[in-house]
Amino acid sequence: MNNAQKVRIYDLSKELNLENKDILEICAQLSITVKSHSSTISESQAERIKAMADKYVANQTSGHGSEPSLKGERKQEILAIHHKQTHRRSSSDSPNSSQDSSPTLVAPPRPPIKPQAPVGVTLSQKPTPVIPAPNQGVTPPEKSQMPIKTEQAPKKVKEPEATLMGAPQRVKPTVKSLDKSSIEKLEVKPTLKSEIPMPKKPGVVSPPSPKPALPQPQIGVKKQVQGKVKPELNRPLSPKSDLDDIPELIAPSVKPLSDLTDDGAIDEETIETPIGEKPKLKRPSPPRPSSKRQKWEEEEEEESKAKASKVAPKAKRRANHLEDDEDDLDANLDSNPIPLSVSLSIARPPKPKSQNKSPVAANKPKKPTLKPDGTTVRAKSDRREQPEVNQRPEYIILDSNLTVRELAERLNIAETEIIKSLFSKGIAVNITQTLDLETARLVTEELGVLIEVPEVIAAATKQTEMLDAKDLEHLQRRPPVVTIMGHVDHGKTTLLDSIRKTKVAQGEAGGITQHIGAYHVDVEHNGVSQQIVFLDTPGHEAFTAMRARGARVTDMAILVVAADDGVQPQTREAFSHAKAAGVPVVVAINKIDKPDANPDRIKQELSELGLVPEEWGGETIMVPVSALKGENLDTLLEMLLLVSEVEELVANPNRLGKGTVIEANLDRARGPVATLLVQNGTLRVGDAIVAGGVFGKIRAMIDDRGQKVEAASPSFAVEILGLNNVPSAGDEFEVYPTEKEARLIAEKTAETQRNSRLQLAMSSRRVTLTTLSAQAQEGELKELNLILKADVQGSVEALLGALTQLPQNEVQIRVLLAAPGEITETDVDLAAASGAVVVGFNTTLASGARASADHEGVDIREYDIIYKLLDDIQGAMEGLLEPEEIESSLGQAQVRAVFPVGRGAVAGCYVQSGKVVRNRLVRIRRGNEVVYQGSLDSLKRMKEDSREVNAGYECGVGIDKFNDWKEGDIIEAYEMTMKRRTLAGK
Ligand SMILES: Nc1nc2c(ncn2[C@@H]2O[C@H](COP(=O)(O)OP(=O)(O)OP(=O)(O)O)[C@@H](O)[C@H]2O)c(=O)[nH]1
Repeated sequence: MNNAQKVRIYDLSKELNLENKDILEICAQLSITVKSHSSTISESQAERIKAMADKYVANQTSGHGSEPSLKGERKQEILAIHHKQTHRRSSSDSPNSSQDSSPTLVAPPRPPIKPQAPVGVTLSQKPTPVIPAPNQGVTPPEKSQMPIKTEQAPKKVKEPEATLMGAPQRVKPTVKSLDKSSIEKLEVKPTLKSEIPMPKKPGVVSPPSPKPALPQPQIGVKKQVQGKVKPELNRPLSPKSDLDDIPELIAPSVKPLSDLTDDGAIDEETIETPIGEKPKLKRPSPPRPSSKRQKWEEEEEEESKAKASKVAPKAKRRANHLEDDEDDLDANLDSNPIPLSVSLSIARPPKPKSQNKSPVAANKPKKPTLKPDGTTVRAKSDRREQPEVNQRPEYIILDSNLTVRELAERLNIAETEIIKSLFSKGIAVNITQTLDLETARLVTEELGVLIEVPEVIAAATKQTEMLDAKDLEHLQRRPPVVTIMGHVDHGKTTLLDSIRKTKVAQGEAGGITQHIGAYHVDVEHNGVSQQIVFLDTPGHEAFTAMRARGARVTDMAILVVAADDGVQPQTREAFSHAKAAGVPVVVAINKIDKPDANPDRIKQELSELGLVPEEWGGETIMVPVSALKGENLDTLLEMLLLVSEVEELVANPNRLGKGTVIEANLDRARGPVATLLVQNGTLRVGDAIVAGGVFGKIRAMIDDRGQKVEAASPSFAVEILGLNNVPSAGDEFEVYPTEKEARLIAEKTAETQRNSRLQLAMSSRRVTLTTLSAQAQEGELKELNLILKADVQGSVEALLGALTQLPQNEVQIRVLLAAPGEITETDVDLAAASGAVVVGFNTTLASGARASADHEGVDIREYDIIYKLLDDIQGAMEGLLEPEEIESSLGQAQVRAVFPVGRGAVAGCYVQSGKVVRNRLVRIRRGNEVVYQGSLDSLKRMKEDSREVNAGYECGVGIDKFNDWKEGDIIEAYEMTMKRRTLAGK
């Protein structure tokens, strides 16, 4: 990362304890051009902003610092719903309902939403700055904050003066996340710990301390770290002069526990900042969920606490777990558009089994086995791996494609570990092979190492990334986009169908058969009709990659678990996808109508995953349903709306549309068809649109109910016609003011994609050439390079799944590109550059592709039956195998007489069967012994040279190197033929 000169708006906002939008506003005032909170600015600009922040905050505090009405009204609503739901649940589910109900009634909105919802702003993430009076003791922030928030609504900044008037109260400063390297540079003397009063609970506002030991230890860790100003940390700062002199010290920023305690120096609990000096820039806020390292640190802290004390509530751990930033980063990777998205990795979609391995489990040393003599012995691999586990880094930075060797160096493991790991996933690589980010991520995650992707915004912010600074003024609530995930056969499809049937008005049912990959339902909630948009993602294993994408554009996930089956591999996998995308999960315990349904067992199993039901003190909403019978679906939908309200899902409908392609295909009659999920703005017929490298003018739009529509607002999905080619699912789209602009942007993107494909192809070819020796070691591994084009993404993924099933121990399939759409000249270029075969399934050739293929000598094969395609691929793979030599018998002759000729002899023979042929091989047997084997050099029939003599005839046979003929010898004539080997025969 290049953080030396650049400051990210996002980080600056944290440092100043302001919201991104505040910083963006300041930027606007200072004429600093930034696009979003992810934009970076120079340090000097940052300094200007900091200087301005004071003024800005003061303005906000005095004038317009009120919360948008959205939050205020929402809270009341949620309180009511929560009350209702909790009451319902407590009376039905909980055996201790009477006991449970009273606290529930006064409780603020459910806490589970907080940890599960790093995307939006949850209620608990914005605690009111009101601090309990000393005699109230320690109050969990959620409980005290929620009900008061509406009245207070001090959005921009807390009113420190008011608070100070009452009592010398303290506010815990925001715990800031730190750059790891910076943390290492920071040295904090332990003395600080004893000097500063400390509250006992993190995240809890402490009662005022009668006398602060330090006047104002506001520690601008970030700046100090960079400047290595260790002495300042120890030096008691005089409240005014020091702080005024050192602007960096203004923003309270405290090193997190997990890191600082490494030095044995200080922990977050030890630093408290009494309100007093320079309060304006301070706005006490809980840790921001999207702060990457902070979340890691919190998780570490939480885990270490949990380890130390088993009594720590699981729910707490879960909270941090859900905020797990590893996962943000994980999905981050997803959100990073890799032009050649299928190269190497998507060729073999991640198998659930690999996903299931928890990083912890992967790192966990296996139990030593007890030998009969009582000594313990570790498995071989343990012995080998154990030291490596210890040396593995906590996280690595993945910023671009890298070779196996480079990845091994970063992970501090042997290259063979990576090769083995990928091999187990069906991806054969060698040491110098370049891995794309996705593949590198697979390996890294399996090892339990966190990934940081610099310059890429966390996936959780993907939706907010869709918002620009200028949208902030016009935000309106949008419906939640929900994905249904879960194990095969647990009832995802049935649940979707059931919801759809019951919730789509009868009049519109005609469109029910319309499949566009997403649909919306209308739900009556609090007397108002609201919408929920469901993404219809396939459930089969082959579609894992698509599911992962599904999670990226969703606001929340329903995790379906069959009550009679329990948590299964894909349940875990689905959960990790949701976690990775930072979306909250609502569990639907399905099939409760079945006699062997055991919801409690399911809850138990889910708890082990970290999903603890609310009624057990956890934070996960679990709704028992029967998708088949339509039972309890209303509750499920209501819960989704409840969570969505807390998520605060907003967009600006008054701008040009922007969003993500969720499905695309080539319709023979209608041309390229794409289903787009609008995530911001409004999409209209006639818009000039760019999606990935394709563009077009929207000719028509059809919604999920089969109706032609003129416009689609945020969160809605529509099928559009008018693109010039088929985009890829997962591509982002955007509308441009003119068609010309759209064309230019698309062409530029297409060019970039084409270049990176070629680059990758070339690099992979180089790799093949330069790694001959490595291949020899691997047993002469051969490769069949393929470029796969199909009608729809679903077919592509199904094909990729099927290809992985082909035996690849001798010939490895490498899919350089797999995408829906026509076979284009670009594909041919790529094939030519990489020696690949282009395989088209249910698709056509774009104009010029055939001519180009003929010119380049590229083999294009077109199929419309999957089995035929697979047969041919298998055949091609077999063609690459060394042929086998097979002996086939030609015939047999018997020596009846021996005639001396010169210094040698010829045999007078009778052909008993088949034929004998000149210049073919013969074997001469005498009894059981083979006395000669070689070529038959001369063959005569009736003294005439003959090429072959058939059965029933006599002939003379001469062999240059063999004269020792005996009557009765048998001549076996045969030939060796080369036979193509089949992989199946291996
Ligand atoms: N008894 C009962 N059966 C159900 C229920 N929900 C689904 N099923 C049955 O479970 C089977 C699988 O349901 P699907 O909806 O196809 O499951 P799925 O998770 O979509 O499966 P994949 O698409 O293969 O991943 C079907 O036979 C359904 O009829 C339910 O609530 N009760």
